[in-house]
Amino acid sequence: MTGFDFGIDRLVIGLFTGLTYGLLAVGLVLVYRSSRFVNFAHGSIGAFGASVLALFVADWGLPYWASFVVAILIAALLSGLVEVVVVRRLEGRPSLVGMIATLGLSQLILVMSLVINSDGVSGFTYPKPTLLPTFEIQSLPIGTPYVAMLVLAPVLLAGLGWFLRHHRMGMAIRAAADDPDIARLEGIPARWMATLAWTIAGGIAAFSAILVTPTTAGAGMEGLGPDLLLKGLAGAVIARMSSIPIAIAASLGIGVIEQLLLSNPDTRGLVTVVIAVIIVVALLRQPQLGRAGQDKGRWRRVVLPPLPEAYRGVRSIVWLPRVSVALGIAVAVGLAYVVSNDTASVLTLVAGYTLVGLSVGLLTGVSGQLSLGQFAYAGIAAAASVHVADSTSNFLVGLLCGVLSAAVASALVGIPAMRLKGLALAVSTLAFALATSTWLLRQGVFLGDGIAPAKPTWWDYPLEYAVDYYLFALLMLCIGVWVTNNLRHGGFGRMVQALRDNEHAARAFTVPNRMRMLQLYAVSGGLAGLGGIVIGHGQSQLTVNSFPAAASIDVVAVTVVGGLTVTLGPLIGALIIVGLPALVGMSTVGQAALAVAWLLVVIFLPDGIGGVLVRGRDLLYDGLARRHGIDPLRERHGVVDATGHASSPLHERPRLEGLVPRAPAATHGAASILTVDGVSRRFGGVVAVDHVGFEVAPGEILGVIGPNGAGKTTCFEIVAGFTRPDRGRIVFDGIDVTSATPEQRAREGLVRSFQDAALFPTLTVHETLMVAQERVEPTRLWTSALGVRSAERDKSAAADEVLERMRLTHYARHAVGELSTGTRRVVELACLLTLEPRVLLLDEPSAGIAQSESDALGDLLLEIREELGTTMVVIEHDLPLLSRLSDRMIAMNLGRVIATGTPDEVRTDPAVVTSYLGADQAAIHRSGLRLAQPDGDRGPDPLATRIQPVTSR
Ligand SMILES: Nc1ncnc2c1ncn2[C@@H]1O[C@H](COP(=O)(O)OP(=O)(O)OP(=O)(O)O)[C@@H](O)[C@H]1O
Repeated sequence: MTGFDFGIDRLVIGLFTGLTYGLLAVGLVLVYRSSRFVNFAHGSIGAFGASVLALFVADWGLPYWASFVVAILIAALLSGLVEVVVVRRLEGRPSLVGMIATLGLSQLILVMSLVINSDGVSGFTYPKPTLLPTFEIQSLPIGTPYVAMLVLAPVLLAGLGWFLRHHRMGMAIRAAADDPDIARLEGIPARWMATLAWTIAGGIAAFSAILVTPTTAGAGMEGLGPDLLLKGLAGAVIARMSSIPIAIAASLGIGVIEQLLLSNPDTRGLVTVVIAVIIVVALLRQPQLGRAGQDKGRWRRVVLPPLPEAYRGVRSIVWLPRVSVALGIAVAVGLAYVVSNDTASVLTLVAGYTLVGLSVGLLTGVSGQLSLGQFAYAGIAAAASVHVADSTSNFLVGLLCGVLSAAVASALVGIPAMRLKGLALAVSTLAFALATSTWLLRQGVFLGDGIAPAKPTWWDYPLEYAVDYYLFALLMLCIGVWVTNNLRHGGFGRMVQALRDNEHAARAFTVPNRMRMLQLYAVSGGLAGLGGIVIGHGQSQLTVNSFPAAASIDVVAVTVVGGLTVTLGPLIGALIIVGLPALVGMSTVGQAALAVAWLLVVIFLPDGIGGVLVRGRDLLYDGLARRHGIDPLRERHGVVDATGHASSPLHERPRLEGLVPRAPAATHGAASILTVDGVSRRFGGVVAVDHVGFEVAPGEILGVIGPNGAGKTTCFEIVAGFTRPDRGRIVFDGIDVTSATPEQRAREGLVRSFQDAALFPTLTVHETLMVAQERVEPTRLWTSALGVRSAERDKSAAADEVLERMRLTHYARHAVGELSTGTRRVVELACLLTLEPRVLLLDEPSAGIAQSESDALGDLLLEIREELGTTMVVIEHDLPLLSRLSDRMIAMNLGRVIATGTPDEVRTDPAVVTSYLGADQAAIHRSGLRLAQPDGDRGPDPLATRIQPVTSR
């Protein structure tokens, strides 16, 4: 191969670096499997171990190998301690919070390392392993650190592999990582196994750092920089965050590929790009990884619920926020006239970070997805803006092009991650951030070796001085905050939050998930781009160093510390994390204090500092309201008196007439409005649905029964479009909809409910009803961004009306997650009616509700058919209820339709009875049940009660 110079010396270096990446990958995998997040403190823990060794050997003169073992043990203990003291406290919170905590920890541990290794022993002065031979390969000296790594690392990894596979404790670690609940049932202390996994990972990190530090010429102790992190993650992702041997093999390959690329001057800069491509390809080949990384932690509400209506009558509550905003802006503008240019530069940087942080707040706060690459978009926007402003001599055109280019880049990067979510977006955006800063921005069309940005002008007055430019930054910040606030509190934010809470339910409500995600990526990219433009044009020389990949990680911390749930959170975070150290100059102690404060905020203040301020504001408003005779508890939570509405809304006879237009009968003249034609679906070896076919006539109610696992829900999933059939067709009102998405089907009027009726736990009932109106009036991004309120007002009024008619008004301000199952089911029904369905697919509508409610539910469903003409297919285990509802019934077992006919015919069908009881005739006999006799003597109806599936033993 021309240009590549690859000899045995490069191979040795490749294997050495590959082994270090492999050790890193193993540490990341161990922690990820136990705690489900990427540990950013992994590198710092290694650096800490390396500092301890430097202290023992260089300062105290202790023997190398004894110190080696003890230093590794100390780092391992520190890592275990981190799990016990920090990680455990975050249980049940989104895994993102764990990552952020380890970012703070990383800073703290690094500061501790610097204190221990106060002489700064590193690079070639760092102690090397003793008692080992050295030699040369093709004039490359192979020192003792290389020998130790190449000899000891395989031994360590083989030992670890044996331990995890064959030792009781190792097996317990794996069992606890796979499923902590099952492990606990088997008597394994799952929590302590996680601690053990962290401890081992910490030891591995120290082992690697101690042997790598003497080979890195002059490099200081550093934590897990994004570059090294990415290389470790590449191996870990290829190994699906689970297989240790694959992680090592992949890392060795990456080490060798890296050396190969470095050996050719033409490809030297492409290392990160190649690794980024490897990562994205690896991710796309394993969508289950993305899903595994999806956050199961408890989400918090994205925006605090709007102020109660009654508060709007209190003048001080109406004026206070307006006055505060005006005062805040006045002070910020006033600063320009009193601060020095240096301070103004820092404030500009704070504004830039805040804008990038707003994009994180939108992406991570509202949609729950972590991006570690927002500064890449900032860099792209700054470069585009500077070039376009230069060539057109128009700053505004440059600015708009910059924002647009960042929006496009962000949407493009989001596309592959869209299917995967969870860890996938974090990893691919980190890869993109590094590829951008090490290669893309270095290209001549972007920043090359550096460009001089033009300054904006204000009526011909160029904003050259930092104090003047700061005013421009402030203006951009105000625009960014305004738009973000509109998006978060308007229809767009509500929809994205619904997608985050429950994507399937949102899609069943016609929310097009992909299009909305794409819009979200674009908007957040655009905001980050605006931040980049503010930072970029503020500098005299713009280089790639202006947008380091590490800043993308810092800005996440900025946003979390400030508060993900508060629009202005990033401003608070940026003032503390970016502004404060730059303005007052931080000593080591100061940095440590800041890192500790950061950790404390992440652990103890789930809504960040902004959340505390908002709670303070709410207390103040409540106090003001009380002085006007308003009861805050009642207004905020809709608490009613004992005689009020404690009973189920089902008992209060909802009013349906004229609620929505009556569903037309089949518009294509067909006798059936829904045809399921020979549909089959298998999952691995299980045939869930096997050649199922049935028809539903307009206005009919078709009941579906069958024991657990019969394939009823899978059949519904196929009809509603959530699962693709392997074979067969779905025809809705004469049109083949087999390849239509769930949201397209719902838009046509084929609407489903879910067995758990989970809806959107963090939205209020009123907001949920507004999401359901997406079918009739889809939210537009632009009107939402510009805060146009007319559509929102209409939706709100319509939601109020539906709530009133369904007797749900008293729950309007309750979060859906707080409701009883029965009430949640009524809310779900209210939403489904809002969608104006023609065919309703109801999956166990009576599950989890009391018997008395179940009767009322039956009345309601019949009334819906009566008043609105809705066709229904109902899966139900409550046979009396279903018999009352259904015109016809089908029974399923083992994926097949085994009986069809009137309710009476089906529930006395011998095959149906046997399917519920198992095929054991003796069991049927023993149970005293009798099947329908030819002479009509039915005996006690075997299925006349709520069916509890019986397993034959
Ligand atoms: N996504 C999936 N992956 C693997 N197997 C699945 C999947 N979905 C369903 N199955 C299997 O298909 C079979 C049918 O399940 P399904 O949920 O459709 O039954 P059901 O009749 O709705 O049962 P239930 O009354 O308990 O809801 C079961 O054996 C189930 O384990």
